[in-house]
Amino acid sequence: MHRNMPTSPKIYHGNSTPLADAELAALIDAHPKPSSISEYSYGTAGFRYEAGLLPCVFVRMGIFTALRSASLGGEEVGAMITASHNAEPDNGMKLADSHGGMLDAAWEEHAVSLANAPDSKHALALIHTLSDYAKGNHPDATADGRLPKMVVHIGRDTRSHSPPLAALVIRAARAMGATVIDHGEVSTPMLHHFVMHANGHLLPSSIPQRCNESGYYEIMAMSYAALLRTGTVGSGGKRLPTTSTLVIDGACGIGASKVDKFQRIFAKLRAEGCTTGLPVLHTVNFPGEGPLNEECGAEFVQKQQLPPKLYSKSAAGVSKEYMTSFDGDADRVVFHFEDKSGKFHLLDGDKIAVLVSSFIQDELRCIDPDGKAVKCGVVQTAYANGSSTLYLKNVVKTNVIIAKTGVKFVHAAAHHHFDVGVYFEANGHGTVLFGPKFYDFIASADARLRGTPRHNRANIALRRLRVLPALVNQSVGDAMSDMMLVDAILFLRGWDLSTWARLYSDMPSKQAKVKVADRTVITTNDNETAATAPVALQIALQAAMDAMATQENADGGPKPRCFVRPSGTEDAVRVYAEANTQKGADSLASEAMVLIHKLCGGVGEPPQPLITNRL
Ligand SMILES: CC(=O)N[C@H]1[C@@H](OP(=O)(O)O)O[C@H](CO)[C@@H](O)[C@@H]1O
Ligand SMILES: [Mg+2]
Repeated sequence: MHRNMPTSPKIYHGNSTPLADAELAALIDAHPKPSSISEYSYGTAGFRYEAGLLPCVFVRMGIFTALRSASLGGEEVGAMITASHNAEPDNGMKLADSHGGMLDAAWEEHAVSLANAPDSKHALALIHTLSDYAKGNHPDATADGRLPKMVVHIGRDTRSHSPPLAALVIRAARAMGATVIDHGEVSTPMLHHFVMHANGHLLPSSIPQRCNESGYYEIMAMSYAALLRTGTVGSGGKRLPTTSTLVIDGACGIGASKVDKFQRIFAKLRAEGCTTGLPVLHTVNFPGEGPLNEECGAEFVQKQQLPPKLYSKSAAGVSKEYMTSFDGDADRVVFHFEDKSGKFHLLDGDKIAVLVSSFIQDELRCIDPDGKAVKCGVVQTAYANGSSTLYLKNVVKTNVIIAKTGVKFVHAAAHHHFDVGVYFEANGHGTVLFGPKFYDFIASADARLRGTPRHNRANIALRRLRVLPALVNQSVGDAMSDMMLVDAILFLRGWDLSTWARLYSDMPSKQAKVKVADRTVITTNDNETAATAPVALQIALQAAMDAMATQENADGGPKPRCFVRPSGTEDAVRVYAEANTQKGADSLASEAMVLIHKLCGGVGEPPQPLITNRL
């Protein structure tokens, strides 16, 4: 099939007679819990382990997703098979609830219990409890004692072990009687989008319901083109030469194959005369051209603060003025460029949050100058650069909340606290959530502005704001959608990456990882800015931060900061440090690594001091 053609999902109907307990037990027992696993954990973003350790979880999660769908009276749910930014040998599963977002917290606990049931007997007991709950919740559908309708969407990334793992999920969900819609290779946000759109009654009415791959592209491309078209007044509809070609590093993963499909759609738009602002997309680092996520992609670029390696032949001589990197499952995006002197500049999730939130606020103010009708705000995590938080509070003048690391926390906070909630993790995962008050605001502005000249500024703002919920993935962060949003804002502002980068300067920072025997010995406070155990660790970290503050003596500037936390996706303890100089950040991070190694059961030799060599 042509590389640019969208694919159609395969539908597997559930077993007409769901498996009896004995057969279900046999299916579970055929995939026992490996002896090296004491307890599977759901982590920051689902189950994530070396692929060989996962069949046990995947069979049980096939059963679990069917039960989750049943408990919601047949609303459709999803399972994405991916280990995102992790190395190729790892895999994992992210579960999508029927609204397309993260799995409900109580059901996350049920998922963990089922994954860890010591044997099929205990697993079956849990399965019975959950099916009784589902039947009890929807008595109408179960007059014959069966579970209500169940539908499970699945998708997978490009890892070689993803198809056999997907097959296990399909088999187990069908064994429960669920219909499985297998979308094949898709990005994580696409799978979440399909689930959100499959449950049309949960979708905001302004977003057209499209639950397949071509519908996903169509919605995004049309709203992107509509947003670009509003630029004919401000910037005269011309792109800056420095942003005419956008080079996309797909991390040698699924995002490269998917974003490349926009070539076809853009060609169609051009043929229809919709040319305003459309850039040329040049995708590099396709699956198979290099190792997944290795020395390329958003995780590498953001954590190492280095440009990606370009594996593709087509990358020879490519311009590095306007570049973006996705991660392995295309739910993160960061931008970067090389300036005239060859220096590398990173525009991370914090910079995206600043760009997007200030754009939306400016547009809202064109209609509502007091800025009172809709409450806007940004959710960040402890990893947000201190300069970005100051800029958001002091210059953008928006509300800022610091939540725990992980989409489930930042998404929930954005949803809960704001009518327009922008959330971005520094690593580039983020989106903008629009609540009911935003839609009411748009409806009343629409009524008020009807009949006013099309080029009236408030009218332009209305047209811009109206397309955002369709362009911006409402279920999770989406590299493709965020890339188009950022590109459109840059176009409308008449900016390139250097203008955007100059909004504020990041505090120099350093991130690192330390291996310990058991990373759960480290616990943290609510927003993860301080360790609560081991107690001696936080005392020593504080002393190191105080000493650095005295040494740097930066009057009135942000104070050096350092925190550590166990990763929820990798077997390591993460270290973050920022200071007023790179040397200071490196030294603080190095000190924290040595402390972790000493106080928390470090594995191997004590870590060596870190030295950042900038390009
Ligand atoms: C410092 C960092 O980037 N942490 C990432 C990473 O989680 P950890 O728990 O830190 O491994 O992966 C998560 C899933 O992609 C993402 O939500 C989070 O922000
Ligand atoms: Mg990811």
